[in-house]
Amino acid sequence: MSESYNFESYPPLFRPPPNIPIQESNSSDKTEPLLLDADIPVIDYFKCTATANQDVVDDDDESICRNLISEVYRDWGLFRLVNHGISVTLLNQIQEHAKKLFSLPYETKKALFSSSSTSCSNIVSPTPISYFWGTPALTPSGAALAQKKGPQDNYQSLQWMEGFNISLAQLSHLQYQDLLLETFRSLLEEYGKEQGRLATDIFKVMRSDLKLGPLQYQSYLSVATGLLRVYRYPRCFEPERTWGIDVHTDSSVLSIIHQDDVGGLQVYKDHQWFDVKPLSNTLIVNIGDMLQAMSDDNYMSVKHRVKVNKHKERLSIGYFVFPAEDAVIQSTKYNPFTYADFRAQVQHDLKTVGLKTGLQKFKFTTDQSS
Ligand SMILES: O=C(O)CCC(=O)C(=O)O
Ligand SMILES: [Fe+2]
Repeated sequence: MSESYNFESYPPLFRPPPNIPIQESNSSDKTEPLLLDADIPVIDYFKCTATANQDVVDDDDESICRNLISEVYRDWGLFRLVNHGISVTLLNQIQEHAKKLFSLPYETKKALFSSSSTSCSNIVSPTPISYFWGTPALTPSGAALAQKKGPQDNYQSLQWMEGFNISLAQLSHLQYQDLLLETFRSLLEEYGKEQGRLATDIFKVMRSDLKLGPLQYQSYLSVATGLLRVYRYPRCFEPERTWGIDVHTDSSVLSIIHQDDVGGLQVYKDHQWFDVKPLSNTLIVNIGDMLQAMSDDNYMSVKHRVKVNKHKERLSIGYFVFPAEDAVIQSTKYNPFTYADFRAQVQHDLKTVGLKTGLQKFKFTTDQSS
């Protein structure tokens, strides 16, 4: 059965030109190259963290788990998390509500979730929920960042997605009169707490591998900084000309992705791109740039991207967690810096060069001219 699509809900630049025949979603697209599915290592959350949370632990269990995570992070930069304890009902409800909200007319979404992009002071408090499209690069307030355009045409520099950016710290102060919005808000709040639990526990398992002292351990991962991004990747009529999200690494400590069954996420490993197969009820946990620096480059933030689809829309939800605002990251490979310094540098690079240089700018080098 073919789904009906509501192109009025797409940002105008994503709508198909009127003369293009619309292929239905069950037709096959022979032009899309197929990549190998990445055989991503699987970690059982419950087994791993139950040991880390007990007073009396079985040393063997704990070290097996820690070694597994650090080996996986060294080799892959990501793993698949199973047995994570988030209910399937919650995952399905979020997806269902997100679908409903994304299918509202584009103008309505813009009006409902406009971000306050201006601020009278230097302290920018993020809008609890903002709507964006065409780029995942946002200012701290949640508005799309104006980036320098590369040599490509407009079409190629557009990233084919729209999303809601959710600041978890602000979410509990918000209440909507509208039932759909209020239910979505409270589902996200619950999901955000669950993600905070997962990130905290995973970080705890890695603590000794990272050789963190008590202060660093407390400030290097701050659940108060947590963000959610709910994405819809609209159907794209010329998928070979653009990306849902172009190749990048995440700036976070950890990112946790839940994707629907459409597929499209790809990771780079050993000079090759792999598809990350959508498997229901599993989460993908990525290393971000902050964790790379904290680990003295023992773990590397993973390069990934999202492919667009000609026939189907794709939904995903990402959780991103960062160090505390004032935490100074000490590393043998980088000059000391805070996440705020890093974010400011990334925003500057995107505005001026159009590309994220990332950790390279913070690299410790005796030759300061390079
Ligand atoms: O949609 C996805 O699967 C990944 C999103 C992503 O990479 C990001 O938001 O940084
Ligand atoms: Fe990402």
